[in-house]
Amino acid sequence: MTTDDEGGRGRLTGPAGPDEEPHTPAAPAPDAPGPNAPLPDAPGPNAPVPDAVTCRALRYAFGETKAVDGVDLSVRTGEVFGLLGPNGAGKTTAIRCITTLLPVPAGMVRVFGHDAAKERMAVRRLLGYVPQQLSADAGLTGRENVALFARVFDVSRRERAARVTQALAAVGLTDAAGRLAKTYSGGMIRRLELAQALVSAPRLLMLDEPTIGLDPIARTSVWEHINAVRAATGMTVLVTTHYMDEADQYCDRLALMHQGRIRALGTPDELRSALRARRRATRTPAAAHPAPLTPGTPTPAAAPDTPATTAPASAPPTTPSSPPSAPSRPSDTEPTLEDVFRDVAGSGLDEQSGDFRDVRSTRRTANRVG
Ligand SMILES: Nc1ncnc2c1ncn2[C@@H]1O[C@H](COP(=O)(O)OP(=O)(O)OP(=O)(O)O)[C@@H](O)[C@H]1O
Repeated sequence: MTTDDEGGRGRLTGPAGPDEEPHTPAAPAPDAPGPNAPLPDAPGPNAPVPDAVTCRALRYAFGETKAVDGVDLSVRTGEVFGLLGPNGAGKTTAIRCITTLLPVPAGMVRVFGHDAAKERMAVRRLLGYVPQQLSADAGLTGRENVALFARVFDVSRRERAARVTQALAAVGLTDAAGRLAKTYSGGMIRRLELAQALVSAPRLLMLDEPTIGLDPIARTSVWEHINAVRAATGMTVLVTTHYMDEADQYCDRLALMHQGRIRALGTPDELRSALRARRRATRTPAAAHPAPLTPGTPTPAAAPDTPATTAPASAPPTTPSSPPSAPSRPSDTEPTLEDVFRDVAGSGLDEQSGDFRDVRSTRRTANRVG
């Protein structure tokens, strides 16, 4: 992730960048619910609930750099979906296409059925976005920061004060609401930004690295508040993260992204058990010398609901002819998500992940909240 001076990657409510249409505040929803109110009823008992997000063959390039290179994924309504990947994987670019901050030059993106290329304002009204870069104003109090977002999002004047109070309470900042944001800790700033995004009662909350640079206690606190709001509202959450432990603990489903592509998709348990199966397969006599990882081969671990997505597969699946009897070795232990990532992303992950721009931007973000 980078800051605004590096390619117009501004916040959803901020000034339009070179690739953005000017942001007209969303039309007021006269009876819009507060951040903790239940979501409006579905159209009818038998009406299909559209997925919160659908991407099909999404591509985005910065010049020669294919930041997003054919992404297919569906985020189901009500789930916490994690987009996991190293620096430069393409997570932020994909998120920004979904938020409409970047155009969709190739492929298709829908948010609750609305086409992000053709119905940008309809999409923006449905989502709250917390970018990596600072979106709170240090010179304003917590309450003023959230009130500013309420105005930008056209929360009706009648409702504004109550909504701001609710949003601050939802993130545990009631007592600190009158203090200037510059006196907040990193964790409090992140929670303030969460309140800013929640004040418009979004159906989809998108968070780009919400806990980067925070200490473990602040990280837990941010997640607890996200989960509490989700439990109260049924809101869908799409989050990007580098942290495998957080992804494992807090996300219902994950997409593992590397070099612009989704390499695997599923629940944390599904991803781990698929790796266990691949490891078992490679321990058969026929696979004593497993084939090298081959990019582009579909694998059972790869995105069960995204058939077009491919992932580097290890050896072709075979049926074990005898029970494994090899002595304990690292691959016999319960695989972690990091093991899964290394398996599907292939060797050289560390060397291939992120260039100078990506590392610099991550450090900047960490510094500003640290
Ligand atoms: N404005 C830009 N101009 C040129 N290249 C860019 C720009 N923004 C991103 N990129 C490149 O696009 C690729 C994907 O970057 P992106 O920020 O989407 O990845 P990411 O997974 O979000 O990384 P991070 O975790 O560091 O935020 C990287 O190679 C990055 O250097």
